[in-house]
Amino acid sequence: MGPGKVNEDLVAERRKCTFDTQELTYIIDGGKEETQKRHEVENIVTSIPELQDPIPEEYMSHKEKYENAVRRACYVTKALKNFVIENATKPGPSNRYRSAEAATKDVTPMALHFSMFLPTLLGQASPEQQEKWVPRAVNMEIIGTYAQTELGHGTFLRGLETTATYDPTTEEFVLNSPTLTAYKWWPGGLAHTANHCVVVAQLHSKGVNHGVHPFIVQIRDEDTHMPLPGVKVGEIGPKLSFSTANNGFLGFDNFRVPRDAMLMKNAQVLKDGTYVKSRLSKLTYGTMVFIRVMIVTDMAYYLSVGATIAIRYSAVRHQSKPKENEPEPQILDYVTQQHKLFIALASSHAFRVTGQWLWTTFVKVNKALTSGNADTLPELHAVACCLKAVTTRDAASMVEACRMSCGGHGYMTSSYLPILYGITTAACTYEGENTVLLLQTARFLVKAWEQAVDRKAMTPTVAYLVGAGDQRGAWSSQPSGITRGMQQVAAGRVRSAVEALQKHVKSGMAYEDAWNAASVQLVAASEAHCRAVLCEVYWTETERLAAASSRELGAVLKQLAELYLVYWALEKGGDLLLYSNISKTDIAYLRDRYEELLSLIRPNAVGLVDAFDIRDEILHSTLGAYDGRVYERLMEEALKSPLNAEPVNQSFHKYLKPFMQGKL
Ligand SMILES: CCCCCCCCCCCCCCCCCCCCCC(=O)SCCNC(=O)CCNC(=O)[C@H](O)C(C)(C)COP(=O)(O)OP(=O)(O)OC[C@H]1O[C@@H](n2cnc3c(N)ncnc32)[C@H](O)[C@@H]1OP(=O)(O)O
Ligand SMILES: Cc1cc2nc3c(=O)[nH]c(=O)nc-3n(C[C@H](O)[C@H](O)[C@H](O)COP(=O)(O)OP(=O)(O)OC[C@H]3O[C@@H](n4cnc5c(N)ncnc54)[C@H](O)[C@@H]3O)c2cc1C
Repeated sequence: MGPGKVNEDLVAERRKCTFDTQELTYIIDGGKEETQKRHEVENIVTSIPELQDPIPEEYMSHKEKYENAVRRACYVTKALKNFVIENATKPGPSNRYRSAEAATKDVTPMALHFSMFLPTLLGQASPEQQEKWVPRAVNMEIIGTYAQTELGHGTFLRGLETTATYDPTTEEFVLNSPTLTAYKWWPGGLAHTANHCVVVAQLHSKGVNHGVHPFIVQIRDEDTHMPLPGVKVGEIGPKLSFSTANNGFLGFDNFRVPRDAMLMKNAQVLKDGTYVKSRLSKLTYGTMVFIRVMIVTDMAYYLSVGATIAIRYSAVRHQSKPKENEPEPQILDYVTQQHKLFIALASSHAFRVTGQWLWTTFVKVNKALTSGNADTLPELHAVACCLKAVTTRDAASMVEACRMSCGGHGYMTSSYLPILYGITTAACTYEGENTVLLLQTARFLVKAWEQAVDRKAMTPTVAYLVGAGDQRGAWSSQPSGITRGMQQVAAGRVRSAVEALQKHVKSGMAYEDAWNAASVQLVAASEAHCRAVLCEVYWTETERLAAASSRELGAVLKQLAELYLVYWALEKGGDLLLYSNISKTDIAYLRDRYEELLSLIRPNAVGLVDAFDIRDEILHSTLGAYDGRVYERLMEEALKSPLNAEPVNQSFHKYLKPFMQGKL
């Protein structure tokens, strides 16, 4: 669509904004220089002429969508080669990559190459193996994926059935899929894109099963791309979303790979088949911890997309006439609409800030691991698990709220919100199903509670548990008071879950059965712990950011963070009444304050989403474009429907007419 006049409601909204949106953009990107680099990437991506689609992706067949996505991915990756080479071996949260990734509407078939294949090589391969594989992967001479999940097992990794049996006579591993349920199932890009993959398999040597280990395996000929003999590979079919991610299946029929296919940074198999144990078995799960950490920032990004679309649309859309003599208000003026949307806005900031904090923690723990100290790994695993689970669940439900808040038009694919929902809800399952991950955190919390009761020294994220059961502190509705209250709720929930567990054990149940019986409470305890972490990290970091910002922006940042705290305090009002000293009067105060915060944020709502600085080409939305020409875009997209190419469809003559005339 050519340039047009900006919708006048949006012009007025932008005039109302009380702070400099660019100042906030720099904060979101992590500094002015990062914003500039992101713009460079976006300028490159959006000026690739080959990215014009022949017809809108939605009207393509499943096969055409894939072929189109490969075409786009190749041109984008080629254009960004310098950035890829510069940054591929320096993983970390960055908006630059998000922007490039967003050049495809749905998930690119190369996502797993960058997000898991390369990080696994960097984290699990020995220095010699890295020398062999990393340059080829970075230069994209080979394309890889991460093949762990099987048809029969995704969660229970110890239950995986693919075997890698060492044969010392040829110094090879024999990969085999002994059953149908042993087939790898789900890996992105596996079906027709990747020619290599990391395969996670049960390692057998000298007749002993040493558990699951990663292997780098070539599955297709590098020239013809034909599957190698002994490899059965294909696509798993259409899904709720991820329609262009090319998720695949993979089976092995006694397929041989050299000994050095096993990624040997941690455990090794020597030439004679001797198994050398890793100093810490859970290091094999390292890539998953890394991705869970990254997902928190991904969710911040997806929420910024959802909020941008829904808030701009709500500023443009007018509906109903509460006062007969006045014009129809913008739907953004309805407080219920603000209630649906401003929490998505605030959560995007909360997740970005917490994602950065988690990344810093991850880097520290990995540094310690390199020097042989694994003491902080359990805490990292626990906090990464619950943050992955809670941020993905919140992002999915808030993106869905954004979609619903756009009424009928939010249901249109051209709004982008249905695709965005498909992408965010997938994150509730991939990289560890959310309930399962919350139960992992619960394991840690149960132990932490026992230590807290003994008043032993506690690691930072659970330090609040010490003495938590003894006395309820005075309630304060100030942000730091709410944070303390959320910690009291978490401590109360952990205590109740531990008591339930102990009660079941005392009644004679096996520990595993008692765990299952108490698991609803254990999951609730994990969630409460996670909310306490989110509230504390977000508020503490906001105070720092606000102090370093202009007065105008500082005030807005604090309003958003306070809105987040008050929202969750009200959501968890029942728990606060149970576990803290909050009173009915305090709850009434919080309700008033919440409404006040909504009205304080209202004039800056459009400015706040403008500050996310998401270009129209990346937003892919008829409802959320910068100029707000919503109706023109909706009609223009509708007219692209192939059904509109002819006034009468052939089905009329074939079926409708004979049917209506009783001649069918
Ligand atoms: C165009 C190009 C442009 C260029 C730019 C392009 C850029 C591209 C950028 C990217 C774009 C993105 C777009 C979207 C892409 C979507 C990607 C989708 C990816 C999705 C991938 C996946 O989906 S991939 C599979 C993940 N699949 C799991 O996630 C399995 C979960 N399942 C488990 O993870 C375990 O199975 C489970 C449950 C822990 C039990 O494991 P288990 O049975 O062995 O362990 P137990 O429960 O017995 O626990 C024994 C003790 O180990 C402790 N422990 C357990 N794990 C630990 C750990 N990791 N670290 C430390 N400790 C750990 C535990 O806490 C216990 O500790 P304790 O004993 O002290 O209590
Ligand atoms: C879009 C998408 C992309 C993916 N990409 C990849 C990829 O690239 N590579 C890859 O290897 N995998 C990939 N996966 C697979 C993904 O990692 C698994 O689906 C995920 O780990 C969940 O495992 P599952 O499917 O076996 O679920 P299940 O474990 O079967 O879960 C089903 C239900 O059982 C419950 N449950 C299971 N175990 C327990 C327990 N111990 N306690 C309580 N409840 C339990 C769960 O909570 C859930 O409600 C992808 C999945 C999706 C959806």
